[in-house]
Amino acid sequence: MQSELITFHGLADGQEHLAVRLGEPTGIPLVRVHSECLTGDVLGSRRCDCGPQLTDALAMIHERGGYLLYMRQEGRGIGLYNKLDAYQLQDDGHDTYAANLQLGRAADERDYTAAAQILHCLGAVEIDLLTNNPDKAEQLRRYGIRLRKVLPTVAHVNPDNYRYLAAKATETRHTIDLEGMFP
Ligand SMILES: Nc1nc2c(ncn2[C@@H]2O[C@H](COP(=O)(O)OP(=O)(O)OP(=O)(O)O)[C@@H](O)[C@H]2O)c(=O)[nH]1
Ligand SMILES: [Zn+2]
Repeated sequence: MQSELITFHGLADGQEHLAVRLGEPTGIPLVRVHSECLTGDVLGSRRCDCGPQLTDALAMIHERGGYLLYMRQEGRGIGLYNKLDAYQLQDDGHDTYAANLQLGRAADERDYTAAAQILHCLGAVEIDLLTNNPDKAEQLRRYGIRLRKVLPTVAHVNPDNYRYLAAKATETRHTIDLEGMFP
């Protein structure tokens, strides 16, 4: 797979976010803004579907030409250790957002200023965005990125991530259709 890894200085949040160019982005690039998930992306955890989503996105972007932005926003911005504490609370019955609140954090602390800065830097100011998350799309628009299309990513549902995906659909309006899936 032909690719280029691109690094940045001076991003708003000072994090080491990475852009991966895949294929030849001629015309309007396909973009995925992927939030770091060590447990899903690296360890293959079935509590979420980040790993398969990442694999899907890499393949789609490579075919079409575009960028994967790998954002260091582990745990929706609360960090890895806090996410693991939140998992503990979820095992005791809290949903994925309520567990954050229980820890004294916001349900989702991600700000996409740095992602927008990266896209401006790459000259990708009009994009097709792969996401089910309306907040991600709205924030990027607010920060000056034109979204020609917002394309849903396939949700990889299993019995272990069903509650997590259901909470995303009902509480934060993610476009995930769980009709007829594990009740
Ligand atoms: N705090 C917390 N973070 C989680 C949990 N499960 C996954 N994450 C993090 O959530 C981020 C992925 O965000 P999601 O809300 O699943 O999906 P999204 O990026 O908003 O939406 P898509 O673009 O459609 O994938 C990653 O940083 C994961 O580490 C959880 O139960 N608690
Ligand atoms: Zn994950």
